[in-house]
Amino acid sequence: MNKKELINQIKEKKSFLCVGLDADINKIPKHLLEFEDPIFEFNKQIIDATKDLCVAYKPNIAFYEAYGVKGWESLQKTIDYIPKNIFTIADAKRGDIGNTSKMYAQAFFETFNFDSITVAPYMGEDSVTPFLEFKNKWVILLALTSNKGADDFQFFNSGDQRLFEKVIQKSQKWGNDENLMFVVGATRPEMFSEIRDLAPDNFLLVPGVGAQGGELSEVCKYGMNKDCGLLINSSRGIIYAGNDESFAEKSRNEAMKIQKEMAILLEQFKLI
Ligand SMILES: O=C(O)c1cc(=O)[nH]c(=O)n1[C@@H]1O[C@H](COP(=O)(O)O)[C@@H](O)[C@H]1O
Repeated sequence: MNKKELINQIKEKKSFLCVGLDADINKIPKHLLEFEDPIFEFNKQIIDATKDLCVAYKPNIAFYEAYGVKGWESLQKTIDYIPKNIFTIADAKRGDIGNTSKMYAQAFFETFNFDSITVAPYMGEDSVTPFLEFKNKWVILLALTSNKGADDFQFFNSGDQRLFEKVIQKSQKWGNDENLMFVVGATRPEMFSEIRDLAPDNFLLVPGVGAQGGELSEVCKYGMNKDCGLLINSSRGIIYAGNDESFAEKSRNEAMKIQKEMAILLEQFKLI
């Protein structure tokens, strides 16, 4: 999917919500365990209940890898089930020496046909660029993450720039706003204006609203750009809103609450 198609979808649906498919067999409603593939059945019902309210789905690959071959099968069925006009993110946080990154890219962009993948920048240019060579596919590079451990390295300053700033600035020489996004956690909304100075046109994937406590309106205040420029992810807050036979309806209600707030914000910022 290209940037224009993503922006059009945001305007049409009045939403920039990404639903995180972090499906955990121990957390899904018990009645689903009778299905042959409970994880896929769970995702299928969540997708059916939310597909008109969100513009992206982000399966977190750890939740599939954990179950071995069966997990990969659930992932394949899930990605095949997601409507083709919805942006897909393989949250895999990969990155390795060039020839290995190329194989990761092939796995997620060709074998699974994801639109994008999250990539860790630690190994530098030759670990990231193999992902950028695929047409209409996106790298979502970790910049400033939502977790407490972000303080350990990401704020390290060896001169005039902190590490996350260096990542954002330097990587824009490798990619552009048509194939490169950044992960910025919702838990530090005050950082968004500085990040926008460095990446005015790139989309930002923003996890950390909902279960991790980030505030949507605060993120938008500092982080929105002329195209909206944000994909706000919520995983547990939406998919585990209910735990009985009406779980999908409860997920829908949660997604709708966020989408309605997003529609108001898009209007306030004169984007629709
Ligand atoms: O890359 C990510 O998606 C990510 C980056 C980050 O800084 N923080 C973060 O929480 N995530 C992911 O975003 C999702 C957040 O899930 P919830 O806290 O349940 O909404 C999980 O899949 C995390 O792995």
